[in-house]
Amino acid sequence: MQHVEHIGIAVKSLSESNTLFSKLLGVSPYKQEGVESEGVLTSFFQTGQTKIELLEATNPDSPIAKFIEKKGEGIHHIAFEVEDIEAEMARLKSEGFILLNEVPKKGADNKLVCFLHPKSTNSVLVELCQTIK
Ligand SMILES: CC[C@H](C(=O)O)C(=O)SCCNC(=O)CCNC(=O)[C@H](O)C(C)(C)COP(=O)(O)OP(=O)(O)OC[C@H]1O[C@@H](n2cnc3c(N)ncnc32)[C@H](O)[C@@H]1OP(=O)(O)O
Ligand SMILES: [Co+2]
Repeated sequence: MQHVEHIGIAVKSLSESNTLFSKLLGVSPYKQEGVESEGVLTSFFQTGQTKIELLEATNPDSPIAKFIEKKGEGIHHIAFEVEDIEAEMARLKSEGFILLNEVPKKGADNKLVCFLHPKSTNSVLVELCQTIK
């Protein structure tokens, strides 16, 4: 694992939270991007090496919709940059972590991603990200 690539925050209204986090961080989001496969609309703020990713659900089946329904708005996941996502997935699986997808999938911000089940990570949803070169 390299650095924390981003912290994902589940929000009800991306536009309202964009305004709030722009004030909080003193920067505007550098991109807004939908990921249809995840049922999310995201916006990204650069904060040094790590980003803040705000996520709004675009349909009721979205993991973000379910999360907000159950837990309300707040920190949703921590994403780590990895050099070789397939090697890291194999290593983590051999260590007993539960992969939520067996094949890397296309994420936002030009990444291949994989998620680990929170029940194998002290109830923290972890995302692995590899930059698509
Ligand atoms: C990929 C695009 C973008 C990017 O960065 O590129 C994103 O980050 S998209 C982010 C949204 N997508 C995902 O989160 C995909 C992975 N998530 C899932 O597969 C599910 O959300 C899952 C399996 C984590 C939870 O599914 P579900 O809510 O249907 O199941 P449960 O409600 O039964 O939850 C099981 C258990 O996990 C706890 N839980 C759920 N979400 C979280 C969370 N974000 N952090 C910590 N714990 C979480 C939930 O409370 C249940 O625990 P229990 O003790 O059994 O109550
Ligand atoms: Co993410």
